[in-house]
Amino acid sequence: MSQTYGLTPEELQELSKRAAAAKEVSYCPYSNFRVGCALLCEDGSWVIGANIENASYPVTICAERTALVKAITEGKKKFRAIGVSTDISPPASPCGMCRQFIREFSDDCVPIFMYGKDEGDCVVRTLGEV
Ligand SMILES: O=c1ccn([C@H]2C[C@H](O)[C@@H](CO)O2)c(=O)[nH]1
Ligand SMILES: [Zn+2]
Repeated sequence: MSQTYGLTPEELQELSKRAAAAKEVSYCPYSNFRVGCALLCEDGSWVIGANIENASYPVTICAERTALVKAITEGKKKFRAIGVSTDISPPASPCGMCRQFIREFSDDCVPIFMYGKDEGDCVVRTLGEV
């Protein structure tokens, strides 16, 4: 990965590890598509989220919004980086609703690290680019 967006090697490793681990708590019996999200908050703390589906499919909440709602209700409203992990290659990017939700709390420069099924399968784009 060429661009690190100011994250240390330890933070980069932690971001991918936590985003991948978050997939374990995904609730996705309808799509079987696991998504995990990890947020590196401005204060250096971490928050994770996963997609939580519903029998009424539009009621489903994406991993990114799960993580953001958790963070914001813990008083964390600024983020240094967002990691999103799926089991596909190339990695998937956040949907339009999630991009809009992220934009409320981050500027266009926040980096989104997208991880796919293989080790080292990573694409990074700023919110403004995805
Ligand atoms: O940005 C996105 C897009 C989709 N999903 C989830 C919702 C649903 O559970 C599954 C398939 O769309 O992926 C996310 O978690 N994040
Ligand atoms: Zn989404």
